[in-house]
Amino acid sequence: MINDSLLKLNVQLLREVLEFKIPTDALLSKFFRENRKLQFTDRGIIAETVYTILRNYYKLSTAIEIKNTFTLIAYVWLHYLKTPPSELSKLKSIKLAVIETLPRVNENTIEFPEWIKNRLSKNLPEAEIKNLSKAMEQQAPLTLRVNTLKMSVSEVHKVLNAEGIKSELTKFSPFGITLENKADLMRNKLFLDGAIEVQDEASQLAGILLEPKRSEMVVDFCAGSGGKTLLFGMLMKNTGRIYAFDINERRLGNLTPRLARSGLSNVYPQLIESENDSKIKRLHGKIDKVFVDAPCLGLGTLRRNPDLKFRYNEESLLQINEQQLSILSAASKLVKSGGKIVYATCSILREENQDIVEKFLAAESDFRLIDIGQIPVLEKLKLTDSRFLTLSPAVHGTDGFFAAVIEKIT
Ligand SMILES: C[S@@+](CC[C@H](N)C(=O)[O-])C[C@H]1O[C@@H](n2cnc3c(N)ncnc32)[C@H](O)[C@@H]1O
Repeated sequence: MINDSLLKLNVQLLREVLEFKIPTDALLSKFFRENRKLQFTDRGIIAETVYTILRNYYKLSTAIEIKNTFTLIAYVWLHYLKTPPSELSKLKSIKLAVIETLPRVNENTIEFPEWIKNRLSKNLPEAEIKNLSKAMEQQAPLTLRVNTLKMSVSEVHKVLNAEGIKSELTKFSPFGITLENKADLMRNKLFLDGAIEVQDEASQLAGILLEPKRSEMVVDFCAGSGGKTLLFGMLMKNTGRIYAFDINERRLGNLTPRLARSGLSNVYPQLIESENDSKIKRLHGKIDKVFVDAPCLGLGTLRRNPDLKFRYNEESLLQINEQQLSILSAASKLVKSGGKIVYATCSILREENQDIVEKFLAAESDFRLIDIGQIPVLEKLKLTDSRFLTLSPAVHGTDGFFAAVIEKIT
């Protein structure tokens, strides 16, 4: 419920968020742990306020000084969360009359910092940048991937419906289901039985690009918590072998319970020190398919993590570009002749995507880019350039995502 103490708590959190030292989702979890007594609805108001401010930061700056956090929050409560003025007038820490006389925001403001806007404008017309910015201001839907080794998509859809969880099948992915509203599924039987996993449709589509087959040897080079590893395991019908590499022990550790739920027994997680870890050498030239879900600035996920655009700069881009190329080169040593690599990121910057693939190909004459226009599932996407999978919230309603398929010729 809106009152002065909720406003003060919200201000306290917002000030920390706006330092951009710690990811907002981590700060929010910590804040709620420290304020256990906060009611569910109050938590909702606090989270929505913070995310609304991050998503509309530049717009809000056209009407208010962001550092005036009390005024800013009251303004957001009035105009975005649609709190009735009669409720706001009860607050002692703000003057409603002042909030009401503040100008309205300029709705056409682009919600990217200058350096991102400049980078994007090298390859995109202004109208497309505006559409992208608008699309990134929306909340991302919650999308599930059905584990078809356990249940069919239509069976899961029916169960969700019967439970009153409204959902629809994804437009492009053959095993995706999008929920109409957010729902906590962590204790749902479908989830506990491994019949569903949370995974954005863009990730599902990028995973499909690898086309892993029964009995193949596959490496998921940057497996993280294994979102795509699990998808590959399912596509391979729990046959063959998938090595899931990552340098982050905690993330790779999260794969263990997911594997147990999925019922897969063809996955071998392997913690590595770096992309050049000597443990990997024994697999050189032996792998059919390698997926490189490279670390990136994550700007394709701004709907979920709007703070990312404030936490990075040109320098971060240059650093990540070095890592991306180094990881792709190391991963390429694993594939055998005729084998495939998929290089993917959840970024919308050409510098992390096409440019990395092109630099790699310029240095490695044994590899070539494969056209992806013929992959049946992807035909519906109507890609403008069939050499690259480029997904956008503005066009496809998915996270922003990039992927390219590279083949080892000899
Ligand atoms: C985009 S995330 C992967 C997400 C995961 N594939 C999924 O689908 O859920 C990138 C991952 O790369 C890992 N990473 C960073 N540097 C790496 C390296 N040199 N070698 C292997 N993995 C690395 C990070 O720890 C992170 O988990």
